[in-house]
Amino acid sequence: MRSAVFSFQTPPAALGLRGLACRRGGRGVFAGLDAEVAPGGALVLRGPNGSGKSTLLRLVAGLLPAAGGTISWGGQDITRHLDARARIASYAGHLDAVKPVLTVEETLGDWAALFGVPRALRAERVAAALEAFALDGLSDMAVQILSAGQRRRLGLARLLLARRPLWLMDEPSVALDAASVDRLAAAMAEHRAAGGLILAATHIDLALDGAETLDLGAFAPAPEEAW
Ligand SMILES: Nc1ncnc2c1ncn2[C@@H]1O[C@H](COP(=O)(O)OP(=O)(O)OP(=O)(O)O)[C@@H](O)[C@H]1O
Repeated sequence: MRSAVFSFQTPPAALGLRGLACRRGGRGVFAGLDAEVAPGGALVLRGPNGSGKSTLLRLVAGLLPAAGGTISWGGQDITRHLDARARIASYAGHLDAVKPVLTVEETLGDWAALFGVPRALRAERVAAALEAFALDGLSDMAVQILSAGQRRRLGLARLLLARRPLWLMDEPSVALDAASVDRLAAAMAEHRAAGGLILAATHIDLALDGAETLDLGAFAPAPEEAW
Protein backbone atom coordinates (compact mmCIF):
# COMPACT_ATOMS: atom_id res chain seq x y z
CA MET A 1 0.00 0.00 0.00
CA ARG A 2 1.23 3.52 -0.73
CA SER A 3 1.72 5.84 2.22
CA ALA A 4 -1.87 6.81 2.90
CA VAL A 5 -1.10 9.53 5.42
CA PHE A 6 1.99 11.68 5.18
CA SER A 7 0.82 15.04 6.46
CA PHE A 8 -2.36 16.31 8.03
CA GLN A 9 -4.12 19.49 6.95
CA THR A 10 -4.53 20.34 10.66
CA PRO A 11 -2.03 18.95 13.21
CA PRO A 12 -3.23 16.18 15.54
CA ALA A 13 -4.11 17.17 19.12
CA ALA A 14 -5.95 15.65 22.07
CA LEU A 15 -9.75 15.34 21.77
CA GLY A 16 -11.64 15.95 25.00
CA LEU A 17 -15.34 15.32 25.63
CA ARG A 18 -16.67 16.70 28.93
CA GLY A 19 -20.16 16.21 30.29
CA LEU A 20 -21.56 15.77 26.78
CA ALA A 21 -25.30 15.36 26.46
CA CYS A 22 -27.45 14.85 23.37
CA ARG A 23 -31.18 14.83 22.73
CA ARG A 24 -32.89 13.54 19.60
CA GLY A 25 -36.56 13.87 18.79
CA GLY A 26 -37.09 15.49 22.22
CA ARG A 27 -35.61 12.49 24.00
CA GLY A 28 -32.33 12.26 25.91
CA VAL A 29 -29.88 9.82 24.29
CA PHE A 30 -26.87 10.22 26.64
CA ALA A 31 -25.72 12.66 29.31
CA GLY A 32 -22.61 13.30 31.39
CA LEU A 33 -20.34 11.63 28.85
CA ASP A 34 -16.60 12.14 29.46
CA ALA A 35 -13.78 10.81 27.25
CA GLU A 36 -10.29 11.72 26.13
CA VAL A 37 -8.36 10.55 23.06
CA ALA A 38 -4.67 11.41 22.71
CA PRO A 39 -2.90 11.84 19.35
CA GLY A 40 -2.32 8.35 17.94
CA GLY A 41 -5.06 6.97 20.17
CA ALA A 42 -8.31 5.20 19.44
CA LEU A 43 -11.60 5.00 21.31
CA VAL A 44 -14.01 2.18 20.50
CA LEU A 45 -17.67 2.97 21.14
CA ARG A 46 -19.73 0.06 22.36
CA GLY A 47 -23.23 -0.27 23.74
CA PRO A 48 -26.62 -1.70 22.94
CA ASN A 49 -28.60 -0.69 19.86
CA GLY A 50 -29.91 2.82 20.34
CA SER A 51 -27.44 3.77 23.09
CA GLY A 52 -26.08 6.62 20.97
CA LYS A 53 -22.87 5.44 19.26
CA SER A 54 -23.81 6.91 15.87
CA THR A 55 -25.26 9.95 17.61
CA LEU A 56 -21.95 10.65 19.38
CA LEU A 57 -20.00 10.34 16.12
CA ARG A 58 -22.41 12.71 14.36
CA LEU A 59 -22.26 15.13 17.27
CA VAL A 60 -18.44 15.28 17.23
CA ALA A 61 -18.54 15.66 13.43
CA GLY A 62 -20.76 18.72 13.87
CA LEU A 63 -23.79 17.11 12.22
CA LEU A 64 -25.85 17.25 15.43
CA PRO A 65 -25.89 19.86 18.24
CA ALA A 66 -24.90 19.04 21.83
CA ALA A 67 -27.56 19.61 24.48
CA GLY A 68 -24.80 20.13 27.07
CA GLY A 69 -21.10 19.70 27.74
CA THR A 70 -18.00 20.59 25.75
CA ILE A 71 -15.80 19.27 22.96
CA SER A 72 -12.17 20.38 23.06
CA TRP A 73 -9.22 20.01 20.70
CA GLY A 74 -5.76 20.55 22.12
CA GLY A 75 -7.43 22.10 25.17
CA GLN A 76 -9.43 24.64 23.12
CA ASP A 77 -13.20 24.60 23.40
CA ILE A 78 -14.55 23.90 19.88
CA THR A 79 -18.10 22.94 20.90
CA ARG A 80 -19.61 25.77 18.90
CA HIS A 81 -16.91 26.02 16.23
CA LEU A 82 -18.28 23.93 13.40
CA ASP A 83 -15.69 25.25 10.96
CA ALA A 84 -12.88 24.05 13.26
CA ARG A 85 -14.58 20.66 13.61
CA ALA A 86 -14.82 20.40 9.82
CA ARG A 87 -11.07 20.96 9.50
CA ILE A 88 -10.31 18.40 12.19
CA ALA A 89 -12.67 15.51 11.51
CA SER A 90 -13.66 13.18 8.69
CA TYR A 91 -16.84 11.17 9.14
CA ALA A 92 -17.18 7.75 7.54
CA GLY A 93 -20.73 6.55 7.93
CA HIS A 94 -23.21 5.30 5.42
CA LEU A 95 -22.60 6.46 1.88
CA ASP A 96 -25.76 8.40 1.22
CA ALA A 97 -24.79 11.60 -0.61
CA VAL A 98 -23.16 10.10 -3.72
CA LYS A 99 -24.11 10.83 -7.32
CA PRO A 100 -25.03 7.38 -8.64
CA VAL A 101 -23.95 7.97 -12.26
CA LEU A 102 -20.42 9.12 -11.42
CA THR A 103 -17.64 6.54 -11.55
CA VAL A 104 -15.65 5.55 -8.49
CA GLU A 105 -12.69 7.65 -9.63
CA GLU A 106 -14.87 10.67 -10.47
CA THR A 107 -16.53 10.42 -7.06
CA LEU A 108 -13.19 10.45 -5.26
CA GLY A 109 -12.06 13.37 -7.45
CA ASP A 110 -15.21 15.32 -6.53
CA TRP A 111 -14.67 14.67 -2.84
CA ALA A 112 -11.00 15.68 -3.06
CA ALA A 113 -12.11 19.03 -4.54
CA LEU A 114 -14.82 19.39 -1.88
CA PHE A 115 -12.28 18.73 0.88
CA GLY A 116 -10.00 21.46 -0.46
CA VAL A 117 -7.20 19.19 -1.68
CA PRO A 118 -5.01 21.37 -3.94
CA ARG A 119 -5.62 20.58 -7.63
CA ALA A 120 -1.99 19.50 -8.15
CA LEU A 121 -2.30 16.83 -5.44
CA ARG A 122 -5.74 15.45 -6.31
CA ALA A 123 -4.77 12.79 -8.86
CA GLU A 124 -2.09 11.39 -6.54
CA ARG A 125 -4.44 11.36 -3.54
CA VAL A 126 -7.21 9.67 -5.52
CA ALA A 127 -4.77 7.04 -6.83
CA ALA A 128 -3.50 6.31 -3.30
CA ALA A 129 -7.05 6.05 -1.94
CA LEU A 130 -8.08 3.70 -4.78
CA GLU A 131 -5.06 1.49 -4.14
CA ALA A 132 -5.45 1.45 -0.34
CA PHE A 133 -8.92 -0.10 -0.62
CA ALA A 134 -8.25 -2.16 -3.77
CA LEU A 135 -10.63 -0.03 -5.81
CA ASP A 136 -8.22 0.40 -8.74
CA GLY A 137 -9.97 -2.29 -10.78
CA LEU A 138 -13.34 -0.61 -10.17
CA SER A 139 -12.32 2.97 -10.91
CA ASP A 140 -14.43 3.22 -14.12
CA MET A 141 -17.51 1.64 -12.59
CA ALA A 142 -20.59 3.77 -11.83
CA VAL A 143 -21.21 4.05 -8.11
CA GLN A 144 -24.81 2.90 -8.54
CA ILE A 145 -23.76 -0.61 -9.53
CA LEU A 146 -21.28 -1.19 -6.72
CA SER A 147 -21.97 -3.97 -4.22
CA ALA A 148 -22.50 -3.12 -0.54
CA GLY A 149 -18.88 -3.98 0.35
CA GLN A 150 -17.51 -2.04 -2.63
CA ARG A 151 -19.56 1.01 -1.59
CA ARG A 152 -18.23 0.69 1.95
CA ARG A 153 -14.67 0.60 0.61
CA LEU A 154 -15.37 3.74 -1.41
CA GLY A 155 -16.65 5.47 1.74
CA LEU A 156 -13.52 4.46 3.63
CA ALA A 157 -11.25 5.60 0.78
CA ARG A 158 -12.74 9.07 1.29
CA LEU A 159 -10.89 9.25 4.63
CA LEU A 160 -7.57 9.11 2.80
CA LEU A 161 -8.36 12.15 0.65
CA ALA A 162 -8.98 14.77 3.29
CA ARG A 163 -6.05 13.95 5.60
CA ARG A 164 -7.92 15.14 8.65
CA PRO A 165 -6.48 14.05 12.00
CA LEU A 166 -9.69 12.70 13.55
CA TRP A 167 -11.49 9.77 11.89
CA LEU A 168 -15.07 9.23 13.02
CA MET A 169 -16.04 5.75 11.88
CA ASP A 170 -19.52 4.24 12.10
CA GLU A 171 -19.40 0.42 11.80
CA PRO A 172 -16.54 0.67 9.27
CA SER A 173 -16.20 -3.09 8.78
CA VAL A 174 -19.84 -3.80 7.89
CA ALA A 175 -20.11 -5.62 4.52
CA LEU A 176 -16.31 -5.92 4.15
CA ASP A 177 -14.67 -9.22 3.17
CA ALA A 178 -11.61 -10.49 5.09
CA ALA A 179 -9.06 -8.88 2.75
CA SER A 180 -10.85 -5.53 3.02
CA VAL A 181 -10.93 -5.76 6.83
CA ASP A 182 -7.14 -6.21 6.67
CA ARG A 183 -6.83 -3.14 4.43
CA LEU A 184 -8.99 -1.17 6.85
CA ALA A 185 -6.77 -2.26 9.76
CA ALA A 186 -3.65 -1.20 7.82
CA ALA A 187 -5.13 2.22 6.99
CA MET A 188 -6.15 2.80 10.62
CA ALA A 189 -2.72 1.72 11.91
CA GLU A 190 -0.97 4.05 9.48
CA HIS A 191 -3.27 6.92 10.42
CA ARG A 192 -2.53 6.39 14.12
CA ALA A 193 1.22 5.96 13.55
CA ALA A 194 1.21 9.46 12.03
CA GLY A 195 -0.54 10.80 15.15
CA GLY A 196 -4.11 10.56 13.87
CA LEU A 197 -7.01 9.78 16.23
CA ILE A 198 -9.89 7.33 15.77
CA LEU A 199 -13.37 7.23 17.28
CA ALA A 200 -15.09 4.08 16.01
CA ALA A 201 -18.48 2.53 16.70
CA THR A 202 -18.31 -1.17 16.11
CA HIS A 203 -19.92 -4.41 17.23
CA ILE A 204 -16.86 -6.47 16.16
CA ASP A 205 -13.19 -6.41 17.17
CA LEU A 206 -11.32 -4.04 14.84
CA ALA A 207 -7.86 -5.02 16.14
CA LEU A 208 -7.03 -1.48 17.23
CA ASP A 209 -3.92 -1.92 19.41
CA GLY A 210 -4.16 -0.22 22.78
CA ALA A 211 -7.60 1.26 22.05
CA GLU A 212 -9.79 2.31 24.97
CA THR A 213 -13.43 1.29 25.06
CA LEU A 214 -16.37 3.53 25.96
CA ASP A 215 -19.69 1.88 26.80
CA LEU A 216 -22.43 4.30 25.77
CA GLY A 217 -24.92 2.29 27.81
CA ALA A 218 -23.31 3.76 30.94
CA PHE A 219 -24.39 7.29 29.97
CA ALA A 220 -28.08 6.71 29.41
CA PRO A 221 -30.06 9.53 31.05
CA ALA A 222 -32.28 8.63 34.00
CA PRO A 223 -35.78 7.66 32.76
CA GLU A 224 -37.33 10.90 34.05
CA GLU A 225 -34.72 12.90 32.07
CA ALA A 226 -35.01 10.84 28.91
CA TRP A 227 -38.29 12.37 27.79
N1 LIG B 1 -33.29 11.15 13.22
C1 LIG B 1 -33.60 10.83 14.49
N2 LIG B 1 -34.58 11.49 15.14
C2 LIG B 1 -34.89 11.19 16.43
N3 LIG B 1 -34.30 10.22 17.13
C3 LIG B 1 -33.31 9.53 16.51
C4 LIG B 1 -32.93 9.79 15.17
N4 LIG B 1 -31.94 8.94 14.84
C5 LIG B 1 -31.71 8.18 15.93
N5 LIG B 1 -32.55 8.53 16.93
C6 LIG B 1 -32.60 7.93 18.27
O1 LIG B 1 -31.37 8.20 18.94
C7 LIG B 1 -31.04 7.11 19.78
C8 LIG B 1 -29.59 6.71 19.49
O2 LIG B 1 -29.50 6.20 18.17
P1 LIG B 1 -28.09 5.80 17.53
O3 LIG B 1 -28.35 5.50 16.10
O4 LIG B 1 -27.10 6.85 17.88
O5 LIG B 1 -27.76 4.48 18.36
P2 LIG B 1 -26.59 3.42 18.14
O6 LIG B 1 -25.98 3.16 19.48
O7 LIG B 1 -25.67 3.88 17.06
O8 LIG B 1 -27.43 2.15 17.68
P3 LIG B 1 -27.08 0.86 16.77
O9 LIG B 1 -26.22 -0.06 17.62
O10 LIG B 1 -28.42 0.28 16.51
O11 LIG B 1 -26.39 1.34 15.51
C9 LIG B 1 -32.05 6.00 19.50
O12 LIG B 1 -32.99 5.99 20.55
C10 LIG B 1 -32.70 6.42 18.21
O13 LIG B 1 -34.05 6.04 18.17
